[in-house]
Amino acid sequence: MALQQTYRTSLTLLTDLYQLTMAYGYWKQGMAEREAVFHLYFRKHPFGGGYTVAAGLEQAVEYLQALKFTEDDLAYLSSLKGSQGQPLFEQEFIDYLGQMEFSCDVDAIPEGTVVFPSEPLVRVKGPLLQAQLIETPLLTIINFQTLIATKAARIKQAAKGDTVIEFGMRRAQGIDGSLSAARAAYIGGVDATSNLLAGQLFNIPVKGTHAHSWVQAFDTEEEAFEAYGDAFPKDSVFLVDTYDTVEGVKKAIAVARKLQPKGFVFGGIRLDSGDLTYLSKEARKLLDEAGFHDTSIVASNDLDERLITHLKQEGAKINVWGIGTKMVTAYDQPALGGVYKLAAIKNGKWEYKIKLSEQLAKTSNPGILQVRRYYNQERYLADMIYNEQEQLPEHPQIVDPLDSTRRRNVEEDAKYKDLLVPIFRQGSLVYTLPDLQSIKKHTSEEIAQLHESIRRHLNPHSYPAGLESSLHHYKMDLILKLRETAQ
Ligand SMILES: Nc1ncnc2c1ncn2[C@@H]1O[C@H](COP(=O)(O)OP(=O)(O)OP(=O)(O)O)[C@@H](O)[C@H]1O
Ligand SMILES: O=P(O)(O)OC[C@H]1O[C@H](OP(=O)(O)OP(=O)(O)O)[C@H](O)[C@@H]1O
Ligand SMILES: O=C(O)c1cccnc1
Repeated sequence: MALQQTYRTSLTLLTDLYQLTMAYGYWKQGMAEREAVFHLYFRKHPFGGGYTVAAGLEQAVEYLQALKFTEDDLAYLSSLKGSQGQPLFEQEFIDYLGQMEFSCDVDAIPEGTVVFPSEPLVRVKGPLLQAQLIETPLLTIINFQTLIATKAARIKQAAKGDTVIEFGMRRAQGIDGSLSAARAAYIGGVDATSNLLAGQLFNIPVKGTHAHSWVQAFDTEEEAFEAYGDAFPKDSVFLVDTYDTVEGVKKAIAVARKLQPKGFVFGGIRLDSGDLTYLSKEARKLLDEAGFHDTSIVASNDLDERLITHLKQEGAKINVWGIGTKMVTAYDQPALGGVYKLAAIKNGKWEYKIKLSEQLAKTSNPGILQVRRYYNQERYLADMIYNEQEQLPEHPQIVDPLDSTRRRNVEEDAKYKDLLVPIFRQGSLVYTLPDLQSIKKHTSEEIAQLHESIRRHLNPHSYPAGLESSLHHYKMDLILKLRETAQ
């Protein structure tokens, strides 16, 4: 199918078949419109880190705003057959879907906010059929962008204020992989992308150098540099490693000198192979000796936060980092593993639900949950997940989800804010989506609120985030009850 068709069609069927078979079942049982609550959350920080950056809400909002079964969608669903060749869904159900209007309440943590395991990033409350149907697309969107925003934040942190450019499109997981990654990487802290469509769609600054093929297309490196310098006298970065890096730097300098009288500004050189520490030091020496103190040294070649940290420790003279594969594919952890779990259903009154697991850490949390973040003037102190429906004690206690004997009293004078904010009310958007620049700024302000022991990459401390103690007790009682009845 043509790309345009794939990407411009309705995305309502961008969900798993089982969401539709459950929807049909609920409809047949008369349960389709029973009110339910689901939470989207993850269980473990990616990359062994101490924090995660929420991202993807804007695309989730766009998806939900457009949630409507088109004539084509309905025709496709009508065409689906069961194993005996019988229609999978009856026509009356297809008609029901045809007139369905999204009517859920959605609350979410704004993009760029630092988040912790078990905290609902998104809370959906509404008709069971609808709230269930949107599980998979919400996870697709939020899991990936949150993962990449977190990776990018780590890379930007390792670069310690240097410019970072995202170069990953060619190695990304497909077309949307490249676009979503460019957006999320920008939220995480990257300064620019080489991906023009991402630049156009999301208003991200675009930047780039040139490829080896440019140099190969000329008889000599000098000719290649001169031609590029002619075309871009104010914005040239020469890739110097096509044949011999140190010789390449010398030739780049010679060309820059030659072009200088014509107003040429020597923007930079790029290193893309070899020992980047040694070569950047050599290059810096040569550039400085020639008086090009402001000329940047760009490096690329399978870099990530670990290599950047290592190269900096070695004293590499690199001040711009081009990062592709390892960032946009989240190479060392290619999925976040966020989940979407039913937490409450209305049967006259609210009934709270959990999904049991052998591991306590994997058992979901019951209730209609909110996240309260406590902070003082210096930093974030602790997060507390609590049931919004229940009265909070005057002095709430936070229970460590992995060790319930560890409890934390909230400081008397700590300020607090609730992280989940209203996004949709009865299907109508009530949230003003911030622009991407504001989200990016929010990310860096958020990370700055974390103690450095939580920010560090090697064996970070755990930020205190847990359940409010009465919610913890309720959960434990529910687990015991369910274990008894399951026997
Ligand atoms: N000083 C360094 N210390 C550790 N790793 C480095 C250093 N300099 C470069 N690297 C990394 O080592 C890896 C191998 O780089 P190298 O250029 O030697 O091989 P390559 O990428 O296979 O070469 P080419 O790009 O020419 O095919 C890359 O990930 C690069 O970023
Ligand atoms: O290494 P990454 O972090 O993935 O960054 C992107 C890579 O893409 C380019 O290489 P490629 O070999 O595709 O083309 P080139 O000829 O321009 O080097 C570029 O030179 C980088 O090395
Ligand atoms: O502009 C660049 O230097 C660039 C763009 C994409 C991939 N690698 C490098």
